[in-house]
Amino acid sequence: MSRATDRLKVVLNHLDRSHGAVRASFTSAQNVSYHHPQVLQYTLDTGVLTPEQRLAYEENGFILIRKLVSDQDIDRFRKEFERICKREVKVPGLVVMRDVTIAKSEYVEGEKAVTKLQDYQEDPELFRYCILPQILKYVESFTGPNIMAMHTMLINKPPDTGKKTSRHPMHQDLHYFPFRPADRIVCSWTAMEKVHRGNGCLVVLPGSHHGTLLEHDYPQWEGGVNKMYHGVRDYDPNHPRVHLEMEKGDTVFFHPLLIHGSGMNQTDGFRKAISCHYASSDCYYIDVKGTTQEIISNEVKELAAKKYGVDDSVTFQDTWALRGRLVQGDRTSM
Ligand SMILES: CC(C)CC(=O)SCCNC(=O)CCNC(=O)[C@H](O)C(C)(C)COP(=O)(O)OP(=O)(O)OC[C@H]1O[C@@H](n2cnc3c(N)ncnc32)[C@H](O)[C@@H]1OP(=O)(O)O
Ligand SMILES: Nc1ncnc2c1ncn2[C@@H]1O[C@H](COP(=O)(O)OP(=O)(O)OP(=O)(O)O)[C@@H](O)[C@H]1O
Ligand SMILES: O=C(O)CCC(=O)C(=O)O
Ligand SMILES: [Fe+2]
Ligand SMILES: [Mg+2]
Repeated sequence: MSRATDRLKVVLNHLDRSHGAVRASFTSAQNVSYHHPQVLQYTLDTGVLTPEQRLAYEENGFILIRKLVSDQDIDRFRKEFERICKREVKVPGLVVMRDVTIAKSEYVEGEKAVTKLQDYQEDPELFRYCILPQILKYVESFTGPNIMAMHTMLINKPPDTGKKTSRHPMHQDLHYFPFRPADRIVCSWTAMEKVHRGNGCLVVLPGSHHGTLLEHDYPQWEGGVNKMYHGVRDYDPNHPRVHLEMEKGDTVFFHPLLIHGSGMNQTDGFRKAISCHYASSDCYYIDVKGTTQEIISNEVKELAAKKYGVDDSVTFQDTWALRGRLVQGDRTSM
């Protein structure tokens, strides 16, 4: 156990001592953190996370909450997904992505062709996920009270075609985001059915959020790789990995610097999850020119130009400001 962890435990014991004395112990915790500014950097005191949960997120960069979303809600998301795949509804701005090997072979109809929906913010039925009170309650512990839903996805990981393209390479989500600070951004990812090693659950490197944003590019995979699935160029292959096996409705909240990916889907079912990346609306946009994010920014601008028929006056930042939706509090900056 590191010294930093020992200090955190001291602080959290103060916080936990008694409900009646929360205020007083918070003052004493602040006195401690005055000498150690790094204490409780990643979470906020909103009274939702227990001291143990705060400690776990600070240390690991993720926290798993079991059964946070009801079966009824998930069944509704699934129905809406099926309607979209059957083209019964048209959603403005929605990106329907096909697995690279399926897209490059014969045409397959319906949901069997779809690997991911991205930017569902204009679909009220799916967007219900992003405003579920029990999700926002947790999100506020990371972002604070002003909350934007920045990025929305429904992932339908297909059975692998044998080319291993159903994998998602290890990456940090912050690579895609031109806004900061990273600690006020969080991803909420909910399993829509049982996810396990066999169907390609999330794989995380606990504690990797303590590091910096790393260089990403396309992995050198023989069977090909999906568009924009960049991976961390070099990460420590000896870093401990955790496979997040989850039941329907279980939800993981994770930090945008946490290195994560997902394995092959070796079953014949489509592994479904729904997610939203939230940021504090007090965050600010950054210029990524000359940084490791410049390559992805150019790739996104190129796609946006094709999709919306706009010229390159639309910036990488604009593509995010257009998609972001306020879900709680005030839109102060983003
Ligand atoms: C934190 C978070 C942001 C992390 C992430 O989500 S990482 C992944 C981010 N993913 C994305 O942003 C989705 C990007 N995908 C897209 O924009 C679209 O699906 C496109 C790749 C542009 C394809 O859309 P669209 O043009 O409508 O599809 P088409 O069927 O007409 O195909 C056009 C050409 O693209 C190819 N294609 C389609 N899907 C993929 C794919 N998954 N990977 C690689 N290539 C693909 C397709 O074969 C076709 O190529 P050609 O026949 O022109 O050579
Ligand atoms: N050669 C590789 N280079 C980069 N990332 C990889 C490579 N192989 C696997 N990964 C990534 O590691 C994570 C785990 O994938 P993997 O397919 O090894 O799953 P797994 O659950 O560990 O299964 P298995 O038990 O078969 O190893 C995924 O994010 C995957 O994309
Ligand atoms: O559901 C998955 O496989 C992970 C997706 C993911 O990490 C992402 O799109 O950023
Ligand atoms: Fe991710
Ligand atoms: Mg493996």
